[in-house]
Amino acid sequence: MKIVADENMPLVQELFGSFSSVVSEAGRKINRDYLLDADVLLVRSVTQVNSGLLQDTKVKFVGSATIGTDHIDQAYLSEQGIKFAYAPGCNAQAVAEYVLAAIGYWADYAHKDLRKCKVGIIGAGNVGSRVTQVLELLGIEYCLNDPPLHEQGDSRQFVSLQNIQQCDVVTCHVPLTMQGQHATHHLINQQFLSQMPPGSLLINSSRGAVLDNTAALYCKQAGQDIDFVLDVWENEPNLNIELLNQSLIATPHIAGYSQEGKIRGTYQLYQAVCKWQGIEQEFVLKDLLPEAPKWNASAELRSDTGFLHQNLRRFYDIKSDDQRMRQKLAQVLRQSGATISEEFDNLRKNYPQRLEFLELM
Ligand SMILES: NC(=O)c1ccc[n+]([C@@H]2O[C@H](COP(=O)([O-])OP(=O)(O)OC[C@H]3O[C@@H](n4cnc5c(N)ncnc54)[C@H](O)[C@@H]3O)[C@@H](O)[C@H]2O)c1
Ligand SMILES: O=C(O)[C@H](O)[C@H](O)COP(=O)(O)O
Repeated sequence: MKIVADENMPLVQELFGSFSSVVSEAGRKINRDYLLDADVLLVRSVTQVNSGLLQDTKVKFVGSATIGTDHIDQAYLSEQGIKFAYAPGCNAQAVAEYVLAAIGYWADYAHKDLRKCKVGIIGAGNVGSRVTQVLELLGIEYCLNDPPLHEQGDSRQFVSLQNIQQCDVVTCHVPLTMQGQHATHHLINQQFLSQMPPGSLLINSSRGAVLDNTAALYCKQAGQDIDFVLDVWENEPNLNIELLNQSLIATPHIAGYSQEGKIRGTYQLYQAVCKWQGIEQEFVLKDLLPEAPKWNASAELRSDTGFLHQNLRRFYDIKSDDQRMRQKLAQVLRQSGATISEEFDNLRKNYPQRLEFLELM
């Protein structure tokens, strides 16, 4: 069997090497020529998987080691009888910890008492639910918006988008969808932003186009008092530098980039390929995950969320991710050579090791 895999997936050789030959390549460079004699394609989110990529290749299995699947033409795969697997929930914990770090930084910067703040969560799936666990741990109030889950009979209490607009912090955890009653493309638009209260915070770590980036920039340029924490950008990797300059925190799509999250992503595909091929699994997930010290956040912080950012920096300093991105992209703008897009990808490829630090149930 021949597997072609994105080079940013850890442990591919270790997990798949005993029953397959593995060729790794940069996700954006994987093209049809690489796949002509490949049986399996393993991608992350930067490879668009569609008929243009797969037509007349041997590929019979596509796996994406990610939560988001908007880069995959699943209708085409199913039409062609190509098996598809992805990695739901693999990096949900990392994103929840990113959101916590963002809120902690903002509270410190804008002098907010988090015990008096309410967080509005849009999308209550794997990531949104993990965010609720983190907020409960710290005793921070929140509300949820998720019309699809509400319609499916989820028993949690949901509120309208208008209610979410009124929160001190809004954080988005929806997939990017272009069609249907609950399409999320530009779900956060000019109208939504204009209703947010002064001094509020909007976090987008879902997909860039869930937030209308032009509207966000307009609202900052018009002097509206909203802070933005942006991990994902419209037209990634070619993001709008003016919007970056107007953001409180800007990061290069790394909210889910914990070591554990990436390893779980590869492992979930290993399980799926083994099942598809009837191969007995040789590896157990817990033997592959790093041992990381956990933070007893509940005891340390529940009583005083004012020090959240200062305490949390020991485990994850979101501002260092922001500074690295600003410095690298500023260098690109000063000198010719690499482009913004290339540097955005380099920041992601060379992202420093980050370990998960919260113990959640
Ligand atoms: N920045 C990152 O590194 C990173 C990491 C992981 C996931 N993500 C993104 O986050 C998204 C969410 O991840 P997840 O694991 O929670 O997915 P999930 O599928 O478990 O949950 C998504 C939830 O959004 C809800 N939803 C869909 N349309 C909605 C709408 N219009 N309004 C409100 N809710 C809506 C769904 O009903 C679902 O419950 C992913 O699709 C991915 O694009 C980004
Ligand atoms: O959907 C996901 O799981 C995340 O957005 C993931 O972190 C994307 O990472 P990438 O595929 O771009 O390496």
